[in-house]
Amino acid sequence: MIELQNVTKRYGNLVALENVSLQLEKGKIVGVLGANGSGKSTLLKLIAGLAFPTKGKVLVDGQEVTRNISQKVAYLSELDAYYHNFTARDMIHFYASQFIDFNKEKANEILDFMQLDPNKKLKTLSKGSRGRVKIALTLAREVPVLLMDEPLSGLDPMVRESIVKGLISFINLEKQIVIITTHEVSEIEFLLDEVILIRDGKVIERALVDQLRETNHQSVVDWLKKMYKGEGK
Ligand SMILES: Nc1ncnc2c1ncn2[C@@H]1O[C@H](COP(=O)(O)OP(=O)(O)OP(=O)(O)O)[C@@H](O)[C@H]1O
Repeated sequence: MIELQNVTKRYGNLVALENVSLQLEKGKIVGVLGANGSGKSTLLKLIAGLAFPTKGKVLVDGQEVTRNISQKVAYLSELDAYYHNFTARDMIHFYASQFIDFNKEKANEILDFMQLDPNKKLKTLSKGSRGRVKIALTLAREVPVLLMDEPLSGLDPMVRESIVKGLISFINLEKQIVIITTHEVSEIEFLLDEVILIRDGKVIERALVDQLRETNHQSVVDWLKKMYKGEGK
């Protein structure tokens, strides 16, 4: 359902992604891992139609990605870029006005689960609470593709744990694929079906998490450490 065909993305002279080919099917939670600047956010932006390949093609459900892909793709930005005088309730109304797939009841349910007061202005919330509002707004979109760029950044470990546990109940894996970039691998790994490792703009490895556990008896964190040490497969 998501396909990258020989995709290269340059920003001026800088090559952010180089000749990446990938196919990802729905029904999975996929973790995109890699060091700072390796190209993870760029990959998500290309799928979200927020950036376009310099070379190659990105397809969602067989259609080449354009800006209109936002009808099929929900994207949680790593930036904290909401209108700070809005409350979470205002944001829910705004999202509902922008996206026909937005489920207001679900958004309220998630805010409730996250113990957030929908009537507080975003500027009065802590960074962690604003992060949770972002997660709620993204998960409340009933679209086939959910992209979450560093959803746990800025959240303290206790909050992260409860959110990660709750995430799964708000995702419909019969209809959706979720792609998450994160540096918080150990906290999120039990959620993940598959991991993709990016280094210097290239996909250098891909693995099914169950297979790592069952066949290789290793966690994603162990696997990552090996990859970083250059021990390969
Ligand atoms: N709009 C842009 N203009 C110029 N360079 C950019 C732009 N966006 C990203 N880059 C560069 O492209 C490279 C890949 O960036 P990207 O944000 O995709 O990495 P990342 O793996 O998500 O990093 P991080 O883990 O720090 O968020 C980096 O060198 C970054 O500086």
